Amino acid sequence: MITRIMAHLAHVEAEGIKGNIIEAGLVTEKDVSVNGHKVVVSVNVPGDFMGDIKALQQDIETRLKGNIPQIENLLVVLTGESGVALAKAEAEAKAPPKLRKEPAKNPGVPGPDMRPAQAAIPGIKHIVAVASGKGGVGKSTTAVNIAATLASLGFKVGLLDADIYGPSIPRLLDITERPGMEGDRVVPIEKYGMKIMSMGFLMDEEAPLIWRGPMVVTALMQMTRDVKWGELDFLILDMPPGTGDAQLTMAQQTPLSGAVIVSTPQDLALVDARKGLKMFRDVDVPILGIIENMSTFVCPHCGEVSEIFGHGGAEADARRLGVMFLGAVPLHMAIREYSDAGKPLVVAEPDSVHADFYRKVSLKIATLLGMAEDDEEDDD
Ligand SMILES: Nc1ncnc2c1ncn2[C@@H]1O[C@H](COP(=O)(O)OP(=O)(O)OP(=O)(O)O)[C@@H](O)[C@H]1O
Repeated sequence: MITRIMAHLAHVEAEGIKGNIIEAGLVTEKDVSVNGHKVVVSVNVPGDFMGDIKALQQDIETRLKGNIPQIENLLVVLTGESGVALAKAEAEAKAPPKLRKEPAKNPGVPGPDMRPAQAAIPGIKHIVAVASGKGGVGKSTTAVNIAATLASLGFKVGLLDADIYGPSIPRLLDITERPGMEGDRVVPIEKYGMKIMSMGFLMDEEAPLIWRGPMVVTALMQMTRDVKWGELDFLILDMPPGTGDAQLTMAQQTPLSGAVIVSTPQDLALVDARKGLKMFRDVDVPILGIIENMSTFVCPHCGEVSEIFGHGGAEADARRLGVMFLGAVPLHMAIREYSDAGKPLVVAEPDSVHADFYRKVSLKIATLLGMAEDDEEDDD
């Protein structure tokens, strides 16, 4: 199938690009992911691309759908070296997203769906793990902002802080109360339109680390089922950083729809983040993609963009590792300040440029899981 796709893509040309998009390196075999009848094509649009990006996306879709009838679900994702072209296209497509109440029959999740049906948690459509190869990359901040964005879009969202080594959700959302019980079930705390549960609600921060090993993981996984979540479209799981036994047990024991890896640009070049990918792959959890956090620094005074950690690392590495690049979130004072104040940025400043980064990432996740329609997709 990939060979056929590549052959058809070799007929697609774009304004200002020499030769076709394959010759110009906009798409390589690594950028094409096929899972049964689902195809995801990731197009690396150069930052200086001045042509009509929408037309290019349309051409690719028309060419592939028109010539390969086996493709039932096609997602053409535009990535860009500097993100300029992508931002331009997406700024034009500001139309409200089309959300789904029920998941699509053929969502574009790359990789196999190995979830054992009987293990699924009743009432929860998708559990998405937000993970990182190592600590301190902004995983919890990203998880919180994605969860809050999905809630603001109208989805029913739960957020489970499974970071047993350093549960930070209580601080990030300024929650000090303890959850109540109904019968033998824990009732999650509701805030910012989400249902929230954290080990931090139950665990003293000073609790000795010995408590935070496999026993706690088993207790946590048990608890996931015993929390009174009700109906949820998404349960976002803030995983403990790293790839040790605790993380592996969680990845194995939770019926995950997919995993999202958060990485800083320089971190992805290191083995840590790759280990994260490998861990999920080993237990057959589909990797939805990589989010590059703290990608660039935008000076709050002059607006100058500085690439402190070398921007673009995650995007290039995602391509090399054969996973989707879900988007980049810049390093910005406001993101940290709101986190410290216990309010996610996307709640405090929903119309800001920075909230828009989270919106794009969240919509991509929802689209991959068949819970939203890609603006450009019209295939069912
Ligand atoms: N894009 C960003 N811009 C500015 N500050 C950020 C950004 N992302 C995260 N931070 C800040 O970086 C610090 C670490 O973030 P966070 O606690 O989310 O990381 P983590 O990966 O979950 O860490 P841990 O390993 O402790 O679980 C926090 O102070 C947070 O506010």
